[in-house]
Amino acid sequence: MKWVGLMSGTSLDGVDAALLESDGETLIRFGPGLERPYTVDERKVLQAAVDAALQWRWQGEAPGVFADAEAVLTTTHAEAVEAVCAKAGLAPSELDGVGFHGQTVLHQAPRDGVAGRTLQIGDGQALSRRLGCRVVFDFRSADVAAGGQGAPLVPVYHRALAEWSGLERPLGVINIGGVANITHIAADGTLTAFDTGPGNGLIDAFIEAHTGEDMDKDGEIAARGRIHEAAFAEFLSNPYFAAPGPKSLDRWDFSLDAVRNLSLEDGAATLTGLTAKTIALGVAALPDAPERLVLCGGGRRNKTLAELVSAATGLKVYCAEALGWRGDLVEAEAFAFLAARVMAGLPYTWPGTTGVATPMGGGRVVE
Ligand SMILES: Nc1ncnc2c1ncn2[C@@H]1O[C@H](COP(=O)(O)OP(=O)(O)OP(=O)(O)O)[C@@H](O)[C@H]1O
Ligand SMILES: CC(=O)N[C@H]1[C@@H]2OC[C@@H](O2)[C@@H](O)[C@@H]1O[C@H](C)C(=O)O
Repeated sequence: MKWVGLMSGTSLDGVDAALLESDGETLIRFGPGLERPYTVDERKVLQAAVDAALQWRWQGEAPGVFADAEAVLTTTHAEAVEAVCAKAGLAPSELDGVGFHGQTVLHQAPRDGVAGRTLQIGDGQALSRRLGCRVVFDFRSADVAAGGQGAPLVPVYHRALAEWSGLERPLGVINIGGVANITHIAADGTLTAFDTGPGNGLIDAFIEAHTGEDMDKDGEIAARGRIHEAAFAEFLSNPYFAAPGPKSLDRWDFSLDAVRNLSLEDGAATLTGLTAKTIALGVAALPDAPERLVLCGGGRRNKTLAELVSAATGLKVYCAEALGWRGDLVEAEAFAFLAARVMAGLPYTWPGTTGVATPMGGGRVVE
């Protein structure tokens, strides 16, 4: 029951990899975990694939750059697995397998009766050949084909983690990645989940455009700025935020237009406030108020954001590490857990998490 989970997120910072011992229901042991950062050149190829996908939108031939990006994904993800296995004193062939999320290049949520579509590039066959072990991949397609949102998928793992930590229910877990998503675990374990809105994605893009840096480290720039009410209201007028869940987003669903003319500090403050406000709107839409919120994903390190989330929700906010979780590795661990669930024939999406009619599994397996 040894799995390595792999996640490459919308920030394109690198491959997160983690070893997890689990049968897909209980967490038995956490193994080593790490991030294998992308080089500048690797990141350029992946960004080119995302940019090409946004132009393509499933019209006509798939962009040729997808093949180049998949080759980068195979090499980088194999290196990440080999590095984790080396730390664990294992060969990849000794694993039960690898859970390979791949790289999301396009996500179109179902809307007004039009089925959704999602695309995570990543060649599971090539990765399996390179590693000499089983690979489970393409986790989202079955749910979307069944009319679901295809995201978020980590909620079932958040519940397993909360059980492992013995946390009181109801509990809220917020992942702050490029996009932010919330998981609600009710007293009886029922899961409710959806994407709340932008996470770090808009903040990172704004900072990068103004300073060349790739983030607002510790939220220091936003702390020096002021929320610009007009821009804030313009963002919040997007009907997505008032819509009930289940709902999901593409990282590129929002633009920076409303903050383009603001100062570095005020733009950062406005975008950070937007992430906090839309998380609070998500919490307010939950079936019952959670006792506390756990923050995971890289955005939990943004002190200004964490403070704003606590102020906007009026809830106690815990950083994942305060509960013994590995905040940067939760998503990678989740794909190890999901791979174990696929092999055990267990569901990983529900009506309350993606809107599918009945609980369902999915995934493709290469032996
Ligand atoms: N010290 C920090 N201060 C502020 N922000 C931080 C800090 N460390 C990380 N971050 C933010 O976290 C991001 C990386 O987090 P993460 O890896 O969860 O994003 P992601 O991979 O895009 O996630 P997802 O796949 O869920 O979109 C960075 O791009 C940055 O915005
Ligand atoms: C289509 C896609 O890749 N969505 C991501 C994105 O990043 C965060 C949020 O939006 C989440 O819904 C999802 O990833 C996490 C791993 C999930 O499926 O739970």
